[in-house]
Amino acid sequence: MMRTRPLKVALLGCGVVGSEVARIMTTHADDLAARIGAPVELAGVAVRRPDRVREGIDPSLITTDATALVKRGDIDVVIEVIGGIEPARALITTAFEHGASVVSANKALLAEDGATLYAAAEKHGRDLYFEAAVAGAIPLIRPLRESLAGDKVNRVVGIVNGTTNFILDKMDNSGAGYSEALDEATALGYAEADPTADVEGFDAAAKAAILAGIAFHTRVRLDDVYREGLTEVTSADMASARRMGCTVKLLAICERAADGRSVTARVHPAMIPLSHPLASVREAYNAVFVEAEAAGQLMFYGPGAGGAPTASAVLGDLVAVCRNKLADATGPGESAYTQLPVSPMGDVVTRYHISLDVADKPGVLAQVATVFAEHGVSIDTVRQQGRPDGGGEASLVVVTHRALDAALSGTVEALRRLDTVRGVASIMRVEGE
Ligand SMILES: NC(=O)C1=CN([C@@H]2O[C@H](COP(=O)(O)OP(=O)(O)OC[C@H]3O[C@@H](n4cnc5c(N)ncnc54)[C@H](O)[C@@H]3O)[C@@H](O)[C@H]2O)C=CC1
Ligand SMILES: N[C@@H](CC=O)C(=O)O
Ligand code: NA
Repeated sequence: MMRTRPLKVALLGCGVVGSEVARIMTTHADDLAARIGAPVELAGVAVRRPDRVREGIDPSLITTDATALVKRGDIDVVIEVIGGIEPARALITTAFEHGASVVSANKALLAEDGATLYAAAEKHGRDLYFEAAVAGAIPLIRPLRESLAGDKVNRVVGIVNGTTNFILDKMDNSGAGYSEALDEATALGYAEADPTADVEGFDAAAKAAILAGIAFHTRVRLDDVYREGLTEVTSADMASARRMGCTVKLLAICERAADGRSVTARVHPAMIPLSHPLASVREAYNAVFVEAEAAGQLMFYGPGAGGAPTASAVLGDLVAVCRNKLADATGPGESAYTQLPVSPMGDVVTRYHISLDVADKPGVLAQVATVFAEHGVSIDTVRQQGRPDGGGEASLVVVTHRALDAALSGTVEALRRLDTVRGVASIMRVEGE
């Protein structure tokens, strides 16, 4: 039976995501009420710029005092789509203290200090839901926290940042320049308020921390995640990838160690074969593979960024927490019981593509091969190419078999010390083979 008294929702932030949340709450009000079993009412919208015209939002709901809004006491659910660490963290914990459940899209905060948020939710018997925080519209958090709760996840790998995928796709397929592609991603509402978070890999690393924590039932923070962005990826790297039958993607990879005693989480550009399903993920789409012991391999794919797709995930969470509230129940909280440590990047085993500028003279190839062998890194292929401009130099592209990241770093350091190696033009990991 439908409850007539509405559940009250406070919206914090009315930017790209918040404005879409407000729009869908209004246009789908009847369906949401039917699915929840009670009407949901937008009871206040906290913004920073109150003078801005916000179509479809009653101006009397607008406030610049987010703290007063979450302290009102009559709010059932707070939706936090401001982003950043503070004041978002203080607003969320205050919301719990005043009896509200929280839906958030804030991966930066969850990866920085999820433990504080989970603890506050548990202390006050409220829900913390954040489907929108990882891979936008794609249902991924709920499948990991609920559907796969009876299985053992060993690996999560995928593309989790829409902006960087959009940039790489444009550079690779339409020849667009880096800045032009980033500007377009920003205009489309994919990029973070500070797009450095996207291009330097912080956003994907935050998502990797959240995914690894949930998948392996341990606590993983942003600082635990090895991170490289795509600012160092050159058009020469992309061309080299093409020659190998590969493309370049920014991947997030979370793995349980073979002995099960630790985990790793990393974000970096990688070459993947064009035949790999992740290679065909275009524009701002995301795709994530989850490998679980009993389920096998699952693939999640869809829009990973943008106002409406992200709002879809927020509203799904809103329905869930409202249903919980009416049932006087709460959904899953933090599950970190395994307390598995996060191993450093040096422990990761993968393949590498290394591009060297070397002296074009006899014996150089043998010298380089010896350095690889001395560090226990086995070479798969080598391609040497004289420079068209001559000058006694050549490019040497080495692709390795699987090797320890620490051994590869040692190899590169030793190569840099060789007189015949003029420079290390690029090092990129090769995944998905
Ligand atoms: N845009 C996207 O595709 C996605 C965004 N997210 C996350 O959603 C959150 C919001 O992102 P966007 O809407 O894209 O950002 P945005 O920058 O468009 O919107 C944030 C809004 O919050 C307002 N704001 C900042 N401080 C405030 C305060 N103290 N009180 C009231 N309002 C305040 C800003 O003026 C701005 O309008 C972030 O955590 C972001 O990481 C998550 C998934 C996808
Ligand atoms: N900036 C993010 C937005 C969604 O999380 C991205 O580009 O993926
Ligand atoms: Na999601």
